[in-house]
Amino acid sequence: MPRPAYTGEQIRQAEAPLLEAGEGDRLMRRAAGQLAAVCRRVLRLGGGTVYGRRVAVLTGPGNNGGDALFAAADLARRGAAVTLLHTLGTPHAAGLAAALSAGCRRVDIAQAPSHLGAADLVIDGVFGTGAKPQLPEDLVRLIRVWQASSARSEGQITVAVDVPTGIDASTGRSAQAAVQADWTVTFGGLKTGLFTGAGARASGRVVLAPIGLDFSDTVPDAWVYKRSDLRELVKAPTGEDHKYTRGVVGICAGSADYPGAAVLCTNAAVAAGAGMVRITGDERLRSAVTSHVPEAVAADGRVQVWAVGPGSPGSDRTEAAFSSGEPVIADAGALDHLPERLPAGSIITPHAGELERLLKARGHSVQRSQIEQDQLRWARTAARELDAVVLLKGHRTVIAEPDGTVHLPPAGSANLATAGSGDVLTGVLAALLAERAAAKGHLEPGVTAVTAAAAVLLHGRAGKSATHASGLPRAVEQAVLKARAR
Ligand SMILES: NC(=O)C1=CN([C@@H]2O[C@H](COP(=O)(O)OP(=O)(O)OC[C@H]3O[C@@H](n4cnc5c(N)ncnc54)[C@H](OP(=O)(O)O)[C@@H]3O)[C@@H](O)[C@H]2O)[C@@H](O)CC1
Ligand SMILES: Nc1ncnc2c1ncn2[C@@H]1O[C@H](COP(=O)(O)OP(=O)(O)O)[C@@H](O)[C@H]1O
Ligand SMILES: [K+]
Repeated sequence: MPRPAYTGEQIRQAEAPLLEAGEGDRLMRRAAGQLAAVCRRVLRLGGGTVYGRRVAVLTGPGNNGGDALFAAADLARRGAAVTLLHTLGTPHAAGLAAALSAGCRRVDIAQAPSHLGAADLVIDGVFGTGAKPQLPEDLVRLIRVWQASSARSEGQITVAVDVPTGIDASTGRSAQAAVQADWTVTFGGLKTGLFTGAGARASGRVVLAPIGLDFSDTVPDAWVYKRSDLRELVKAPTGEDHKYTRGVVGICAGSADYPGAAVLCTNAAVAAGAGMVRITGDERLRSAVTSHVPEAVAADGRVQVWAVGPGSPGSDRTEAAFSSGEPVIADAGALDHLPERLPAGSIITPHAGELERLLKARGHSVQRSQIEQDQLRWARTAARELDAVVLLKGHRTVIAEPDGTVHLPPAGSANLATAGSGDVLTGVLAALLAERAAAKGHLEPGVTAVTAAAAVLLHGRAGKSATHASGLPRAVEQAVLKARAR
């Protein structure tokens, strides 16, 4: 199931009672012990050893550096050749003493580039949750020179302590430069910023190291998904089911300029397992769709979720869907015709360019590039203002609820960067959402958002086995069957 993630501030609040109780040292030892264990594992990958390996440890002035220094001591005691590179301020005193007495060698920071280049393993302990946004210039230069260097030892691995330096733990934003880690060992709870924006690119594989923090009274800031979550998120029909209990989708898509959008969207809803898919539109459009998707129904009747807008500029049919009272998935053309209030359980699915237009129409001065750089902020802004779930599409897709909770599926296959693949996502989402609506009778934003994450996971997986949008529905069907079989 999805895992909760927290802001840096929430993590610090969860730490506070333990620090007040004098547990700070014990917490750091636990954190460092688990960090060292991951470093040892990483060094042993492919039959390697810890003994004799070159480890460079970058430290800053806070507890993040303390964690790194205690882990450095562990590695040195096991025979690694550990170099300490302190970047700024005063290093953590007890951590430094432990590292030096274990045999680590401190060298001047001016020599950092050659040590960083030659290391088998670099531990990034410069800043963690205490980071301020603007990095010192020397540090920016050092990170850039090291990470761009062609002299880096082959197979070098970087392990970030808690958060890669240069990444904001809460937002995933990076100011001028960020350490690009292969692994991030993060303490106490996952941080939202490791799974979105620059943070998702910089964190590599994230390992959660528990240190006994209590989040029972904390509402998670985000939910993080992994591919295997599909097993729990995709429901298999039971013997009791019939087509109406499995959800009826209504589709209002396609136009003379984009006739294929209606076919893609309908095909995808069918492939994702909708009980029935009704299509609307003029005679020509309907016969074009039914000739490609024979199970689509052109007759009017009850619909549990509407999918509106793919390849369609908005029409009376769009308005009828919005005023039906049933949840609506508003995509593409429908985004320019949103009503004052969307029906409960509805969701909008813009890409960054569409969200820019939508936000500008509501008085925000924001550019597409800003939205791409800070998906969380702008998806949340739109969800709050529209009081609806927002699915902001991209290489990584962000889903925001009106209360600010975000859902973060992993990146889908880049094969999806092709015209029409968004139309497929709308169809998949409509099928999954209609299934939930049929089962529950109504949709809360939380249910809509989790279902949207499931649709993104299915779509992302389908992208692996299709090169173009009309190949996606078949791949969606395969992914659904695989998830149901487990
Ligand atoms: N608390 C706990 O219980 C546990 C915490 N743990 C670990 O502690 C980490 C948090 O430690 P932390 O609070 O000391 O913050 P950290 O990230 O090391 O940096 C703070 C220092 O850096 C400085 N500084 C920051 N940004 C800067 C910038 N841009 N440019 C220049 N300076 C900058 C900042 O300066 P100041 O703001 O004071 O001016 C301050 O001196 C956490 O990520 C985890 O690894 C674990 O051991 C488990 C137990
Ligand atoms: N580089 C990429 N990596 C992963 N997914 C991508 C990438 N580019 C686009 N996508 C996904 O493909 C879909 C494209 O949707 P959209 O932009 O609406 O296209 P269209 O309108 O042509 O159907 C979205 O689901 C988006 O998340
Ligand atoms: K760090």
